[in-house]
Amino acid sequence: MEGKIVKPSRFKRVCVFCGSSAGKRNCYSDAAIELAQELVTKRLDLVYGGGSVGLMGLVSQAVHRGGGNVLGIIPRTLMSKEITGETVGEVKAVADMHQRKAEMARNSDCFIALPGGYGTLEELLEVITWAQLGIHDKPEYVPVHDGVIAKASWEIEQQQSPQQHQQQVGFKTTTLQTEVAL
Ligand SMILES: C/C(=C\CNc1ncnc2c1ncn2[C@@H]1O[C@H](COP(=O)(O)O)[C@@H](O)[C@H]1O)CO
Repeated sequence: MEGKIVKPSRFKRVCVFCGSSAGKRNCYSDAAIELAQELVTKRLDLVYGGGSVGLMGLVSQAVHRGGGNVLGIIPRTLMSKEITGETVGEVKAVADMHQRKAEMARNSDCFIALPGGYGTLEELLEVITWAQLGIHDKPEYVPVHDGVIAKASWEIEQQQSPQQHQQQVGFKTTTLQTEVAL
């Protein structure tokens, strides 16, 4: 937005996990676009799973359209499934899912999970458990959308997560712009 003072971010590269489909509710797509716009405004690079389908496609195309840098990391075997048509930005082909997640983590300063399916959940849980084990200390954010169960609820109910880690993970309850501490 012209004339608006943008607070510089402490991050440079943001890894976004999100669905390979658009999901059942329009608010998921809205959230993807909203996050993409925030990345562009704050001049943050997007690191994501490299697909052109679903929310992955929406967020990457919106960042690219806004002039932001996009790095997609995708296993060769998934390319025919998750890429339809043109890709945007740089696409890095890797050998398998493990390498994809490792590369996504290595190339990012923090993680954000948008709505998604089991794939998104798996990716998010992996980086959370890596943080718990001290493998990285990069923050994870889970913006809460209408109808999406917050990870916070699981942790609060189970009371199994170490206090220190609960503080490290950011739980966001309102809009991305006001709450995601990018
Ligand atoms: C590590 C392996 C299997 C564990 N499963 C996954 N790990 C990582 N990423 C995955 C897995 N399954 C799907 N994905 C990707 O998540 C993205 C979003 O999927 P969603 O289901 O639509 O949320 C998508 O790019 C999937 O490829 C194998 O050994």
